[in-house]
Amino acid sequence: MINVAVLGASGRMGATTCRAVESAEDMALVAALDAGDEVAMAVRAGAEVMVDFTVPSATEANVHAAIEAGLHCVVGTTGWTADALARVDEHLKERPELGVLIAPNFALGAVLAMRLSAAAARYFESVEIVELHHPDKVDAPSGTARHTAAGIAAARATAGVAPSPDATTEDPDGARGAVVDGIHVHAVRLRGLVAHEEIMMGNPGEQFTIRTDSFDRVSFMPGVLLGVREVAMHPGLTVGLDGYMSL
Ligand SMILES: NC(=O)C1=CN([C@@H]2O[C@H](COP(=O)(O)OP(=O)(O)OC[C@H]3O[C@@H](n4cnc5c(N)ncnc54)[C@H](O)[C@@H]3O)[C@@H](O)[C@H]2O)C=CC1
Ligand SMILES: O=C(O)C1=N[C@H](C(=O)O)C[C@H](O)C1
Repeated sequence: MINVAVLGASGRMGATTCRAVESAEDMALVAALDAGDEVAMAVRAGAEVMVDFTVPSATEANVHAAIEAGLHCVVGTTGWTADALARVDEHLKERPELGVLIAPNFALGAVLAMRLSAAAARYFESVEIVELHHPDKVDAPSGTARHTAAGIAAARATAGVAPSPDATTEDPDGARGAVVDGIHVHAVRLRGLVAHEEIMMGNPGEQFTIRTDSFDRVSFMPGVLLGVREVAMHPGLTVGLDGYMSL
């Protein structure tokens, strides 16, 4: 049995994760914690793995507290910067036996979309990303879109591909969206949506679109449970669930 603590347990993802852990035959939910609770409570409850679905402003401190307390971490919360990841990497040198998985998206389709778009991006002149979410989401662009853009940009740089052509010189209202690692990212917030992403690529006379849709938060659960099962076997920091998959 793997003893699991969930941080952010009263939230949309945390509550869904608690139900998934309780339904898993090889896991026990020993602590369901939220704002105001301390990571020490998870340790006292006998947790081995902490799952964090909280808020971008809290997640880094939660992970450092978990490392300090000797817990493996599976983190779905977004908002991670390169500097914040580097600090976790550094902290883990003090506890080399611990694993930390930080994944912007646990849905299989989203993981595949990120990998496939990075593989395809060098073959297309233009690439843009549209991410679409429920209007209660606090961050924009989404963590998934940021990670997708970073993967595409790295692949294009390695292949020596020129930036996407864009003759826009007049855009006083920001209609061309955010620019993440040189890739334009457009964020839609609409009641009724859950989590969706479209990666659009274009060449003269053709278009290639990769789309992933999470219609329900249960779509993230197989990935979260995979993370919980595997994290102790992957010491150090892993960014992205694909690090635990054979792709
Ligand atoms: N990696 C993935 O597959 C997915 C990631 N997410 C991300 O997960 C995060 C949470 O999303 P939702 O559940 O929709 O948000 P939510 O707002 O429904 O839940 C967040 C919960 O965290 C709690 N919280 C805030 N500060 C805390 C602290 N310091 N300690 C403990 N709990 C604290 C809040 O009280 C709330 O219950 C977001 O960053 C979102 O982008 C969401 C869906 C999938
Ligand atoms: O807040 C959400 O809902 C989601 N957040 C993650 C993100 O920012 O990419 C993952 C998924 O898109 C749902």
